[in-house]
Amino acid sequence: MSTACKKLVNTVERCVDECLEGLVAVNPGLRLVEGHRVVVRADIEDAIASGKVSLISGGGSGHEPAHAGFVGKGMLSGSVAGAVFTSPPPQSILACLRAVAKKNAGGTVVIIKNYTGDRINFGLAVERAKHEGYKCDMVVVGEDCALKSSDKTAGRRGLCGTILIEKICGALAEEGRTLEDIARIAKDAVTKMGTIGLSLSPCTIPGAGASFTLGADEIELGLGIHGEAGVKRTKLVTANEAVRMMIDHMTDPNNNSRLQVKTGDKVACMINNLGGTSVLELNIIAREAILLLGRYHYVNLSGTSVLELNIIVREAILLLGRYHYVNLGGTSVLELNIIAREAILLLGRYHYVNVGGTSVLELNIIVREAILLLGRYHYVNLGGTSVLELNIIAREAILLLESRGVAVERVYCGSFTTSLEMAGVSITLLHLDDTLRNCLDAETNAPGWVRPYLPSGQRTRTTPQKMVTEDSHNIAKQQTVTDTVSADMKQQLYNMVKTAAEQLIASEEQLNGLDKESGDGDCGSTMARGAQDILSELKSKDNPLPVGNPAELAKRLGNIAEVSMGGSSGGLYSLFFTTVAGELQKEISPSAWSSALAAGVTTIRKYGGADPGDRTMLDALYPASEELSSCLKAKKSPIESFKSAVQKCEEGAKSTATMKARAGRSSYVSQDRLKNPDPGAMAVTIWLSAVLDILSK
Ligand SMILES: Nc1ncnc2c1ncn2[C@@H]1O[C@H](COP(=O)(O)OP(=O)(O)O)[C@@H](O)[C@H]1O
Ligand SMILES: O=C[C@H](O)COP(=O)(O)O
Ligand SMILES: [Mg+2]
Ligand SMILES: [Mn+2]
Repeated sequence: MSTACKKLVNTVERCVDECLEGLVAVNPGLRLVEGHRVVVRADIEDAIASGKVSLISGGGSGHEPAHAGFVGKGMLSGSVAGAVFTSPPPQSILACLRAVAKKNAGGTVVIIKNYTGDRINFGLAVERAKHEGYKCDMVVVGEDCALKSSDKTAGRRGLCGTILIEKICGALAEEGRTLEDIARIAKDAVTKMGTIGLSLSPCTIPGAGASFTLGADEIELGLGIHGEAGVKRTKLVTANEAVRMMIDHMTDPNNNSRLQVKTGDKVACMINNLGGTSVLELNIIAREAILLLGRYHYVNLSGTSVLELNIIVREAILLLGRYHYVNLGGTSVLELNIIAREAILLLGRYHYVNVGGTSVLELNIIVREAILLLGRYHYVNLGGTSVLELNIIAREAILLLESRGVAVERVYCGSFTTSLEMAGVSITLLHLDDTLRNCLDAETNAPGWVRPYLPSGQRTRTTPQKMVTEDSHNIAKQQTVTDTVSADMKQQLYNMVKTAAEQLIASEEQLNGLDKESGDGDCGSTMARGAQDILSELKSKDNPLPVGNPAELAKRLGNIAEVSMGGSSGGLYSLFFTTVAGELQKEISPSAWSSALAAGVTTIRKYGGADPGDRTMLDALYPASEELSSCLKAKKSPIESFKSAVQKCEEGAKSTATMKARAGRSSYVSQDRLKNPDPGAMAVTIWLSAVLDILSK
């Protein structure tokens, strides 16, 4: 493991699997579906039998506790995880849908964040599920307030607000509401929500370096949760100024993705740790946000200076914060405002005349209570170690202790005593007897106590069980495929597939580097993952890729893209090869290859919504396809035509360096920061040139 990426994992390939195994080991209310990165409620059979609507969510990993950590009664029925920052493959999403739905009458709501990869992969799975007779609807969350301009982009990104939607849908499902009701309320809630991020440091994908660099005294506003660039960099400011910057940006009338907030509005405010913020800072940010938002509620009382007013407002809000929560909405705005006024007057009077009726001691206690009370509802409590690593450590500790014959009866995993944002862990062991065990199991309201999720009535941790479903064993069916091409061409196709895959594997770092600038840094790994599987299936003894039958070959390549890649590339290549396969069934001739390529390009445009010129892989594929077709029409030789097409492909890919991005992740990055070509377009030149190399031999 490179030192550029200092993390507590075993291997990059297995880190997500081991994280999920750790999560399930610590939480007996969860089950892993064997063969997939799918987590479901342990009591899923009962939940299905109840006929209530089931809920699933998912996406790339690296956002823990999202989403597997929100599986449980009252929230999700199941979750699907992809590789880090990479949307999961449709096959796993389908496995999750089948595991939580079993065609129950209620149906399933699928909640996703608005990313191209997730839209395509979850979209494909939902379409398949509908064909199979499942009832489902998809809620796409896009609530990012970062982007000010109205230029064409991939749409607002889904961020932490997704967890609020999961909670809302979970409560509605538990109440027995219908799929239609839940989807409608959730879609409406998405429009009433906004999120803005602020970062002090980059994140690091396991196995790769930092996603971007930020000066020691710099902060970045409006970044994404995959290390995507934000909208503005500034010098480090105070917590107070930072919160003002965030909320001002979020509510700015000139911001096209703003959330309007006005006096009298009631809001829930979620302060989310992006992973390495200390709890000390988190509480300060919570306080600042409450104070700032509270200002919207109160008007100046004549004769009071702004300074005094701010002090009073702060005290009143802290005090009232408690009433808000105790009253739980039963108090009208009118009454609340009267109470606010009374409290301000009361507190203000003490301040001005210095009577000291409320002691500093009491005030501090109230402040503390208010923060604790608010904190309990709002915080995602993380430390400087990612939750991904924490779960892996939990799994390792359990495995090791159990291998030594120690019964691990209770496991707690979370942030309990931090060292600010230090990346690191400690392990504590306590010998248990009945008294101590009962004490640990006793209920507490303390916000810091992270309790494993146990289904009602269950008191003990059981060895994690994996659930085997019919989707657990996805063995490609062996078929006898008849060759439709000559032995020479068969050998040539074998060489093409092999060289293209090898070249993609060799370019992993280069493509990841390009994707760090314009996206989330995983394009090379996603392509390499697919290429590895292509190589192993090419050389497989039992069921090798049918290189003698181009249509069947394209079908299998599409299947590999679907099963093992994930991300936008996985979904788009799977659609591409599936279309190509259909076209190649008709005939095998230079013009048939050319029409197949053109049809594949059309499918990418149809499902991805991008056009040539939008700075995507299409800017390499489309000119290549056009050139191939026009050269063949002009009666150039197939080899010359292909050479010319590859040249156009390379020129097209290079030209993306100066293009404005209007699709995919790069559409969020400001143009002055996009200096290199698009990774997806470069990937196309790599495999297409490899094909040309073999063809020219
Ligand atoms: N809507 C789209 N249509 C065509 N290609 C797209 C689209 N969105 C993204 N891409 C391509 O996908 C590449 C990124 O691939 P990948 O890293 O797998 O995606 P992500 O991590 O954003 O899911 C981009 O460089 C771009 O070429
Ligand atoms: O975490 C990542 C998202 O869930 C999916 O992103 P993607 O478009 O990169 O696959
Ligand atoms: Mg990705
Ligand atoms: Mn990417």
